[in-house]
Amino acid sequence: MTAEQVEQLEDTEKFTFQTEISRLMSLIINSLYKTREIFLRELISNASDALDKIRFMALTDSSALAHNSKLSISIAADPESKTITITDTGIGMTREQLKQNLGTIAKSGTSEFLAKVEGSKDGDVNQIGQFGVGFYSVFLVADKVTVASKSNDDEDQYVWSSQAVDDFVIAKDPRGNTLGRGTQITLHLKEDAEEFLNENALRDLVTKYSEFINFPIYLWSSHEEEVAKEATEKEEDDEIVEESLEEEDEESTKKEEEEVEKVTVFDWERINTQKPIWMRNAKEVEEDEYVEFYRAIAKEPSATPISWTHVKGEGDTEYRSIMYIPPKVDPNFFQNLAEKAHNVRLFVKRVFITDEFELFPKWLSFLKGIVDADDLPLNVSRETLQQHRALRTISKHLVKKALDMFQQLAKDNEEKYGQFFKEYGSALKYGAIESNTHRKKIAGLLRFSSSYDPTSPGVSLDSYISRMKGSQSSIFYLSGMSVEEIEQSPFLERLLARGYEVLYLTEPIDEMLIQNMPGYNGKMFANVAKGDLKFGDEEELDEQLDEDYDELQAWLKTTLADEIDKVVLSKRLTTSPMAIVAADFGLTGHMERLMAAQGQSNKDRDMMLNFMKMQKKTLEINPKHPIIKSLAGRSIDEMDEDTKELVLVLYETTAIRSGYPLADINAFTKRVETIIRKGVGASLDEEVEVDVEAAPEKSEEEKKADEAYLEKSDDIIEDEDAYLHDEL
Ligand SMILES: Nc1ncnc2c1ncn2[C@@H]1O[C@H](COP(=O)(O)OP(=O)(O)OP(=O)(O)O)[C@@H](O)[C@H]1O
Repeated sequence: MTAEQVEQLEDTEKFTFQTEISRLMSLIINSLYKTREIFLRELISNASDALDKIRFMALTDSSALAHNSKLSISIAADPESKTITITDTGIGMTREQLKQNLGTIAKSGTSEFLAKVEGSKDGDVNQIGQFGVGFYSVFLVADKVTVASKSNDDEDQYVWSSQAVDDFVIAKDPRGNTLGRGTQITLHLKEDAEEFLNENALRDLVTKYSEFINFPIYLWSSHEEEVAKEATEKEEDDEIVEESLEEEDEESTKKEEEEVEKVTVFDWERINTQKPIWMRNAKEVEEDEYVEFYRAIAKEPSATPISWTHVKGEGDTEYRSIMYIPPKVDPNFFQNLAEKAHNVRLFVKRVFITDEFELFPKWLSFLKGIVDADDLPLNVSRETLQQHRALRTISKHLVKKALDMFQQLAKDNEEKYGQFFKEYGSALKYGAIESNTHRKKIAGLLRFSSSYDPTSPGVSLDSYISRMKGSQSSIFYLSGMSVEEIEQSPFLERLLARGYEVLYLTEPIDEMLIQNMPGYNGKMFANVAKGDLKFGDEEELDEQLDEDYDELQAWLKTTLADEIDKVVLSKRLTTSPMAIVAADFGLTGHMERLMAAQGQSNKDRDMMLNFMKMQKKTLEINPKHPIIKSLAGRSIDEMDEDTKELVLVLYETTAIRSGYPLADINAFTKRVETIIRKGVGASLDEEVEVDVEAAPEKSEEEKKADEAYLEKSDDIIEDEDAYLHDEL
């Protein structure tokens, strides 16, 4: 039926497309996107989803298949009417569902998809399926589309039709219930899309898009058959034979040939015959096939997964699974952790059950793939599924398999592993925090930047340990906002000068990671910005030196009493005069900044934070630095107000370099200004002469113009109020 015919029907009702859908349709209709064939992929995928739904329903409701027990998809092209028709015996749609699903309720992905396509140069429509608006891709090739559908929940079959971007119509199908159950979509092809009527081209496309569909797909196709000639033609032949009896011998073979003729016969041809890829032996599946399968299930048509694992679980629980590492982490991975991921499809004995379940712990929920379990009952309800013993066993097994896959990747292909870690490193760290069972294995998979190789985050804890110095018992690390910032830190000076390696932790999650993972393979982590740093081969500071600095240490302690509670001679510094070190239970400068950036207040956290902030810091001074030497050379009497001011400035700049926010920026800038005044010989107490003209008052005209404007905007606000009331 065409849209015009549907429009003429008596009970036809017209609806306007939801605005965003209308925009989407005009965008698709006018798109210059070349790979228009994807409409077929979307329609086959929708048909397969509809079949999955009715098959799932039939597991618990035996009457679900009463009107049509066949579960299949059939596709036919008709060159005469220039149409392609796709029919499925799936769940179908009621009149209301036709109205809502195909036009009035925009999916949440619609605007996202619009923005993506409108914003890109070539308007890549290919990803349409990811946004839940795949149906509308029909408008790439068709200008009129009719959908007939029959659901078990509606007595009648209805027909939906549209030939414009603004509206569509729905009517009771005058042909009656021709489908039994399911949906039939007829595309009236645009003139420039008639290439899709070509049978061979269509067969190639259907083959391409039906490979991973678990229902039979049939194509209405022609083949040549030899049949006996029609009676009339045969009689004529007989006459000829009679007339030329003498030629009988030589003609006899020809006669036999002529009695049959080749005719074109149409029939349904089954296109997809392969068993599901996960049921095949992994050795027999080609790499390309795995990639294509990923593209089909993830609806990412041109993506290539980083790696995959094909598992056959035997023994207690029999199942098959293929799990993929997607090429890119979902940018909202951490924000969406509270929600179900929908990344894994669960089948029970080849029947699709659901993708709304949790197979993996949150930190692994980025994996995409399928599981087909033999030991779950087919009629398992979605509610009890999660608690099922077999599913829990599969889940445990697959977590191990996933970790094996990561380990193998790290071993076989460093570059790919780097790509994987860049995308999923934070997720793994989260795993090391969350999972007591797998912490050690995950820790082995982590990679960091370090002073050994600051440019790439490729240092594993094992490789760090292999480079540790004699008697070094700790894994040294320092956190900061970036490698560049960390590299400037005074805390590194002595360690690096002595050849120790320091891990550079730049991600916010790193601090939490170390708190939850105090050591690795018997080596503890040591924050080089905190506490009393132990190298393992302590250089004893000479006692005399200690005595020489006693007085200065005491004076500094009193002068800076609000900030610090200890002054020690540093083992960390070589070139800087001093550094501020957090107490073991205190906050490093980096942590203070991180906590401040977290915003949202939380009572328990705030109490803990305050406790940590209140832990006073230690000031380390470098006995070899000229400034410290000179200060130590003075007697207490020589420590006048000027010296105190200078030491305060020195302390404040040290705080900045040690990563702490300044407590009083104004006081700091004032001190610096005083030093500069002294340096350039300016008076210390001369104030700046303020000599400026006051801004002019408003003229009478300007006042009037402003009043007029204000009155006008009051009217607008009143109008809007009235409008809002109307709306309500
Ligand atoms: N053949 C069909 N049988 C039953 N319902 C269908 C069929 N095709 C589409 N629908 C309904 O129309 C809705 C919209 O389809 P559309 O293709 O735009 O989005 P989707 O199927 O949800 O997502 P995707 O774009 O990923 O396929 C579907 O969610 C489904 O409810």
